[in-house]
Amino acid sequence: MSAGIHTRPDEGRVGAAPAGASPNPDLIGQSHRRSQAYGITAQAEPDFSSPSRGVLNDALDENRFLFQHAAPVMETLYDQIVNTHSMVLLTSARGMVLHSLGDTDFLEKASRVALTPGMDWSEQTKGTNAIGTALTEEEALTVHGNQHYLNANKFLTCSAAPIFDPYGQVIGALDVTGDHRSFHQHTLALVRMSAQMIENHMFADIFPKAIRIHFHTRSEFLGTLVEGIAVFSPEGRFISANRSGQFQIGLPFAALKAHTFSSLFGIPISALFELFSGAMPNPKQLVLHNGVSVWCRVKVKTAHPWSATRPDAPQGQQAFTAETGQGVAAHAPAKPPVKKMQLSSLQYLDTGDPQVSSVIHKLRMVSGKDIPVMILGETGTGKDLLAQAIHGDSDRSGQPFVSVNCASIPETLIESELFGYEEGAFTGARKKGAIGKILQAHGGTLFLDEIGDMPKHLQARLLRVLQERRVSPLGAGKEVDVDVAVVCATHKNIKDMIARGDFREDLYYRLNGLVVRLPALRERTDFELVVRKILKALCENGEQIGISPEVMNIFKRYHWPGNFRQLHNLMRTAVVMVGCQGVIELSHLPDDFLEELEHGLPNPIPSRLMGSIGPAQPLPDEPNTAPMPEPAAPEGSRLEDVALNAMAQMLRLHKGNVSAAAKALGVSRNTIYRKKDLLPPDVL
Ligand SMILES: Nc1ncnc2c1ncn2[C@@H]1O[C@H](COP(=O)(O)OP(=O)(O)OP(=O)(O)O)[C@@H](O)[C@H]1O
Repeated sequence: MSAGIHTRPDEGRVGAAPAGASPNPDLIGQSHRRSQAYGITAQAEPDFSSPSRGVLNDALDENRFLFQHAAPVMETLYDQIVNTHSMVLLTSARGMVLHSLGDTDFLEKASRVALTPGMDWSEQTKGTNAIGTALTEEEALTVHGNQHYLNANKFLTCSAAPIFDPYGQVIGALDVTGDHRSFHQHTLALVRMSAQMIENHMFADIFPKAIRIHFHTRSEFLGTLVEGIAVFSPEGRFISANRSGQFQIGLPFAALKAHTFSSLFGIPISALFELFSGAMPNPKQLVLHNGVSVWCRVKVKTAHPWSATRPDAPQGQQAFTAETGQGVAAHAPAKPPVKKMQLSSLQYLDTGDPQVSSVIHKLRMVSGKDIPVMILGETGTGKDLLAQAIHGDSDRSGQPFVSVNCASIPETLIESELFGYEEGAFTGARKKGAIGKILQAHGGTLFLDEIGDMPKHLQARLLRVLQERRVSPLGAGKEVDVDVAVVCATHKNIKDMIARGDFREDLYYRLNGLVVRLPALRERTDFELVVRKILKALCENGEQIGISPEVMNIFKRYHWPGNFRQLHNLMRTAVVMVGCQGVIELSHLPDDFLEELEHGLPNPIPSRLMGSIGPAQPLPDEPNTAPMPEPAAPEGSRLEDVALNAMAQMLRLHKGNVSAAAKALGVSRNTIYRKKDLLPPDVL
């Protein structure tokens, strides 16, 4: 520490630093040399003059974010060291004390002021001391006894750790200072952990639209102080990582800035949505770029666009989250009723594709006739949304719509989930029993999603319920009448399953009153209108966002394996990237999508589009049903050329600066370097 605290007469001899006092003895030597160079003399009288209130207030204002997050941690830290005649101090990055807690009794009256807010403990003014030296070296350390530069401070023992903000900058220091006789070798570890805790709290509070991944090589360390945290933008660009995160990834902050989620965690960021879907997803294992396997949890702030993409996302809660430890998901009240979306009416879904129109026509014909509906279609084609629309347009719409995803419930739980159970029905059963999903849907609609994943032994039980319209909860010994409309969906070929003996034929015929198939997105003739509708829905806060003809053309030719879900997610990201006003261009699309484009798509891209990024196509007030003018398309053009052309343009615009061009395009620099040989020589 500094500011010069007088050595007490009986403290003339202070021992050398005890073992473990400082991690690196060289640091002290270097700091002494710096102190000398600052012109400080060891015998200098301490300076107790405090700055004006205005200066302190300005510093507090400037460090409000740090203070807010540090104050509660300081309380906890102080609880641990209480009765050790020590104090806990928080300083700014310049070493000014912002806040202090603790017992100053161990100090003489005059010295106490040195530990009050406003005092300066920077190395430049006070020579070697834990706060000033930790801030200079950006390393946690203890300065003990006569390791202090000023004689006046040699009766102290101080342990300090720098605090880094989520952008990797040192914004302050946390320090425990006490009488040198109270030295405890664990103090430094405590201070270091507390600083880390402050940093983690700051992480949790910042980056409103970011995706936060929490990871550790051992799953039991998730949710603890030592977990790694890394933050990425919705399109996968690295934003920040805490110190444990940097350590586990094996790269310092500065190097991480050039990375993306996929370059570090090996999968595209869009794949996270699938990986962590469900109400309370378990930690999943991913392999880092350095081959280290880590357990991960993911959090997205409520404001994140993905949180609203899932129809089952409870309003105001995180749809794509697994709070570390016992977080929101674990404490969430029983799932609130499904939010009825604007999209969930049959009329809204009828956007002109003849296959879809025919499906909707048939569904209207059977509405209210107690005919079970089976929806077939690839993943993400809107089966769930259609089921909601069937319910929403039926005379049961005022009653519950209960969705059960047979693929996401563990086989052992599916029986109790569906049929419910009585108190004490099995080990682990809740005290008062639980009402099953079938009974929850009483009066309304039961949507059995992924029915192909229903375990065989439960198929018979489900069949009985559907035939007899009665349920018997586990352990109840009695049956309860139930009235539900049944809609089910699958992307599997149930007939094949029946042939293999994996699905009961009698259940199939009970469920397939009306079978409808939703076309894949790539097959739809109303693709462009659908894109514009989604865009309009995404701009519900009044953003004026259009889509460039080039992007629309690429979209039309892409094969969309994830169908609507993929399109929706991609457009949400693009809308976020564009901001409040503008046009979605190639550069607004996520890295992994662009990289996929680089590998070429089956359909040719008109060469006219390769020459320039086309003029903005503003979003019309009402969906524009007129097809976009199709430019003449010479055969043989490849999508890769579009990407190359965009790279060349950006490089020209940025005068050959690869980093700037990569940033503008939303791709990594390596993506451009990999194409170096294919780019015109004048651009690089
Ligand atoms: N016609 C549509 N217009 C706009 N968005 C749609 C449409 N259909 C589906 N979506 C959106 O696409 C996403 C996936 O839809 P949904 O969950 O209904 O698909 P699914 O076929 O049930 O998928 P899975 O088989 O994987 O369960 C949702 O975000 C939904 O809002």
